Amino acid sequence: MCILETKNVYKVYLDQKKTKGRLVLNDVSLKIDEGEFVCLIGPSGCGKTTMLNLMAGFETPTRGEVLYRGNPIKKPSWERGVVFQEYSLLPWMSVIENVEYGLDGKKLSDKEKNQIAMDCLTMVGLSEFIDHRPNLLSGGMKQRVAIARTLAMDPDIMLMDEPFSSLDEQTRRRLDGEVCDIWLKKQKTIVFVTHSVDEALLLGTRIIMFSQSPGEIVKEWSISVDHSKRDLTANEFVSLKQEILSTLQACSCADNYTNNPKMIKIEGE
Ligand SMILES: Nc1ncnc2c1ncn2[C@@H]1O[C@H](COP(=O)(O)OP(=O)(O)OP(=O)(O)O)[C@@H](O)[C@H]1O
Repeated sequence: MCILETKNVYKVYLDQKKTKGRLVLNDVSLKIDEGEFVCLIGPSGCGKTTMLNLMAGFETPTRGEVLYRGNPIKKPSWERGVVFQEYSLLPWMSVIENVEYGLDGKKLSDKEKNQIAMDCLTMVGLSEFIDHRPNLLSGGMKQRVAIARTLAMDPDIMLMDEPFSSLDEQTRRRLDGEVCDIWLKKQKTIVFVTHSVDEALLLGTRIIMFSQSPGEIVKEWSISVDHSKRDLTANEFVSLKQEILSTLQACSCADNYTNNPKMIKIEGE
């Protein structure tokens, strides 16, 4: 069943005078079904974060529609939990307070909030660090807290924007595995932005590639291999990676958008 859909979405960011705008997403239509693990990849600046922000409700499309369970997304909602690239923890709060804080909008007793926060922190392996302040945690641990905070909200869909890109390779792989476990155990839908083709191959049930800006969907791949059986050195993964990398290279070689952005005149301005 479709949980999230973008229908012919265009996104233009206006310049300061608001007379012209930069086209960032160009007619993007996609459907995400419940339970999918969708990875978005593409050249830098192609609009992946913008896409995620539209799905979260932080941005609205200039033209087209973004639908959650068939209804237009008008604002952020706990049903669509976001994990950002930076840890975004409140430094004056302890680990458990950071997770409980996310539950403030829900009608729950303090005891219930505490129990949910504890369960989620246990799930990400931080039950022994609940009283620590964020500054005492490693980058990987901070990102685990951020994941626990999003999980605590029990969202339908988790939107993750390069959540592990600032971590070392080993920690990143471990956290990839943990997200995969969460996806399996909690049966969430996940949309995950990454620059790493390996990460997309390890995690995605579908990989969607965007073109050089203005972003359009270039190609997508479905991966049905069980996560526990994914071996990036196996022939099928080596050739898939090669195919994805050459597609990425081809669409990154287009005219340099930064020097030559597609400007749109805004009607009526
Ligand atoms: N709020 C904004 N106002 C104006 N321009 C913006 C805004 N947000 C993003 N942009 C521009 O839109 C383009 C796409 O940005 P976006 O962050 O969505 O791309 P991305 O694919 O996620 O990039 P990266 O892979 O480098 O993180 C960029 O040129 C960026 O400068």
